Formats: sequence, structure tokens, C-alpha cells
Amino acid sequence: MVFILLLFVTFCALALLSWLSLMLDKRRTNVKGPTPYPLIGNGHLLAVDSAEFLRVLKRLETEYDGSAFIHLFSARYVLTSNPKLIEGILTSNELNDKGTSYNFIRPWLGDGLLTSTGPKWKAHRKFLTPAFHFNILQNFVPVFCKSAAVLRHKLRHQADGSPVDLFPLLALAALDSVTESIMGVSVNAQSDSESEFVKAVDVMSSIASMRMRNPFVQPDAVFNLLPYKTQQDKALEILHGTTRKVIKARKEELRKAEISDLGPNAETGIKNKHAFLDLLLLAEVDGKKISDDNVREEVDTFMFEGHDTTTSGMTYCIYILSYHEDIQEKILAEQKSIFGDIFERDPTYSDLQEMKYLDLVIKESLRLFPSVPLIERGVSKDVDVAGLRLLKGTSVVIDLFNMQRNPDLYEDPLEFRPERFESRTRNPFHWLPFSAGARNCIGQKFATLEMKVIISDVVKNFKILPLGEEPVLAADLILRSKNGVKVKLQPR
Ligand code: HEM
Repeated sequence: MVFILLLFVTFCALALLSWLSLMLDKRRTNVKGPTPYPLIGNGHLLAVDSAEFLRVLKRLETEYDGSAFIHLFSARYVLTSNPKLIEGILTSNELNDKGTSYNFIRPWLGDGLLTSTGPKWKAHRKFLTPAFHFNILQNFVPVFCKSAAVLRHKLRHQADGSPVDLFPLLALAALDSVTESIMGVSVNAQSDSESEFVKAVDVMSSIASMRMRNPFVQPDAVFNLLPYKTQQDKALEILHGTTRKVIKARKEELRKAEISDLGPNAETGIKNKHAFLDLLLLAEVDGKKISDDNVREEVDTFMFEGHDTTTSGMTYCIYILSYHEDIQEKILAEQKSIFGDIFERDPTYSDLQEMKYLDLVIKESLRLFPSVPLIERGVSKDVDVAGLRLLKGTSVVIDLFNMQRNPDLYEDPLEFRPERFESRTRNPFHWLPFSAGARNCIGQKFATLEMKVIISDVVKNFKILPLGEEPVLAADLILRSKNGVKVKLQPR
């Protein structure tokens, strides 16, 4: 009895101490937020399902003037859709590190370009940037056209007015595009409609994002006891197994072609068609070849970032077009003006530059449905940004999704109006699907080309009709949907 009483008193004392410390911490910043509970802080607020999460963020951000300071247990977080704070963070040289949430994708992506920080990130970013130069990217257009042709063929079988769930179909097309282009290896994912890789990406993304939101499953000691750990291990086996196969296949091709370095002029490497993986396998950084582990981390990173993001981008664009026959007609008119009588031919790089209206459509679609709805930055010392004090150790969750739907920045924000991007006076920091600053998306041009090829092909070949079922949007690393993203198709 005395023992229980002692335990109870100790628990109450700890709870009181933790609460006082959280309250004192709150007073050190001018970013407002809800009152924390003892021990858990505000952890209970975010331990919600991924579909609810975007709504919770919106509610907190609205209630606290665009930015809310919270604690997940004792860890500091700022949730923000305040455009001035976001611009200040993304343009700061001091705030380039990723927030703590990225730890949950490290078992998968290691320290690749997305997750690494400091000198390693700087060296790899500098080294890989030329692989995304337009000289290289234009070689990939035929690869995207090939993916579009296989997709078209598959969609023809479903273009009978029945529901077509876009995400899984486009994921395979995007996977084919990224592996055959930057990796130089064909996996023919579209012919294998049950791609284990795509399913494993889905499992890993939802587990990682669940841990990002829910502080109760963040400690490894707790997570490792839960069934999620076994699911994660199984998914990782598939994901890492696939990337190992891709690396092995490319190494084998280089060996057969007797290519063992980039030649006397390092430029040759970036001019060759399979630039990205060849660079990783053949080039030297600081006089040393890149280690196998580092190659694998980058291949994992680019296989994920290079297909799941464009899948989401293309999926929601085609979905939203289903409600706008007039906009489909305008895209079609632009296609006719570019292709004239030879309407069926594949687009070239310069045709894609001509698709100005489609550009606006993709921009507006990525505003409403940013493929990466949330990003995070870590604060390594106390700093003032846009009049707000960010404390050392804070992870700032940058809510691109809600910022891009803010009525103060966009008139009638939920309306799909590509023409709003015709204006050249728009603040570029109000449209950030590819982020901005030093850690912006390295694959932006690649993504735009691929999306233009595939979306224009779909519009040229099918009338996209609404099914009337709204997707339940979920922030699972990538913007996904709980109930699929469905349309109906009719051959043109
Ligand atoms: C619609 C398509 C895409 C969107 C919306 C998108 C969006 C983003 C965003 C928001 C970031 C910043 C992430 C952060 O700060 O945590 C990012 C980074 C990155 N993206 Fe993309 N992305 C797309 C396509 C691609 C493609 C096609 C590739 C590669 C082929 C790619 C590779 C990367 C990499 C490696 C990074 C990390 C860059 C760094 O930190 O230096 N992305 N992307």
C-alpha cells in the first residue's frame, strides 16, 4: 500500500515538474499554441489518422494566427502555414537541416539526398545537380512517351464508363519512367500489375508517416514491440532488394560495355543517357569512388522521390480535370495547335516547352494537391524569423497543403482556375509544391516533363469524366487518398 502511494506521489511530482517545464518553455517563444498536458505535452492532438491530420493542422494554424507551437512529449514543434515564416525558413542558409520526423524514413532511405544534412548533403547535391540538366533530361522524353503508350493501352481496356482508380496505374507508369531514365534499367513495372515494390512503398510510407504524427510510437523501444515493425521489415526487404537489383543490372551493363570510369573529361558522364546512376557508380567525390552503401541510399531516395511524387501529381491533375470538360478542351486545342495533322506523334522536348496552357493546369493542380503536402526543417539554434522566435531543437512542420489553399493568398482557393498562374506578379513563395531555396526539389524539371507527356497523352486519347466520389485526402509522406482517386474514361 505504501509502495503504491509512493509510486503515485512520484508520478504526480514528475507530472507537475514536466508540466512546469513545458509551460516555461512555451514562455520562451512568441509563437502561440495550445496548453500542453503534463508528460505528453500536446501529443494527443496529432495522434490522429493521416486523413484527419491535415484538418487538425488547419484548425491549429487558424486558431493561432498561422503558426502553432506545440510539444510532442517534450519535443518542440511549430506547425505553420504562415507564408512569411515559410519564406524566411526556406531562404535561410541556417535552416537547411531536416526536422526529426525524417528519422522515421532513414531505415529505408538512409542518408540519401532527401534526408542527409551538412557536408554530405552539400557534396552530393553539387555532384548530382548536373544529372538533372536539361541536356540530360531531354534524352528521357522518349522513355516517358514509352510509359505513356503502355498506360494508354491499359486505360483503353478500362475506358467503358466503369470507375478507374488512377493512383495504382500511374504509380507503375511513373516507376517505369524513373528506373528506365535516370537508372538506365527497364523493370517493366506496368506489365507486372501487382508490383511488390509499389505496395511496399505504400506500406513504408504509411508506417513512417504514422510515426511522424504519433509520438506514442516514436521511440524504437515501443515501435519494435508492435506488429508495424514486422510489416516495416518485410517492406524494407522488398524495397532494398529491388534497388540492389537495379544497381546490379546497371553495373552488369557497364561491365559488358567495358566502361569503368567517366573518361578523361568528367563531362562525358553527364552527357551520357543514363547519367544519374552512372555518375554514382563511376564518378569520384574527393578522389574516392562512392561507397556501395551510399549508392544504395541515393538509388532508394530517387526511386521513391522520383516516382511517388509524380504519381500523386498526375493522379490529382487527371482527377480534377474530370470535373472540367472546358479545361480538357483547352488542353486539346493547344495539343492540336502544336501537333497539327500528325496528332498521334510523340512529343519532342521542344513540343513540351510549347505546352504553356498545360503548364498552368499542372501548376494549379499542384497548388490544390501538392504531392508533398508537408515538409519539415530542424532549428539548430534560437533564431528569429519573420518576427517569430524559433527555439533551438524545434522541428518546423511547413504545411504547404494548407498554405496553398489560404483564401488570403488565393481568391476562391478551392476553385480550379489554371488562369490564375498567367499573372507574372504572383509571389513565388505562395506556390511551393517543389519547395524553394537550397533544398528545393532537384527533380522539378524532370517531373514537369514527365507529367506533361503523360497527362497530354491521356487528354488526347480519352474524355475524362467525373465519378462523383471525392477522394479522402491523406498526408502519408505523399498526398494519397483513403478511398482511391477515381474517374471514368471514354475514348476520344
Ligand atoms: C510532382 C513531382 C514532385 C514534387 C511535387 C516534389 C516535391 C519535392 C519537395 C517539396 C521537396 C522538398 C522536400 C523536403 O524539404 O523535405 C523535394 C525534394 C527532393 N526531390 Fe522532389 N518532387 C517531385 C518530383 C521529384 C522527382 C521526379 C525526383 C527525382 C527524379 C525528385 C527528387 C527529389 C530529391 C532527391 C529531393 C531532396 C533534395 C535535397 O534535399 O537536396 N523529386 N521534392
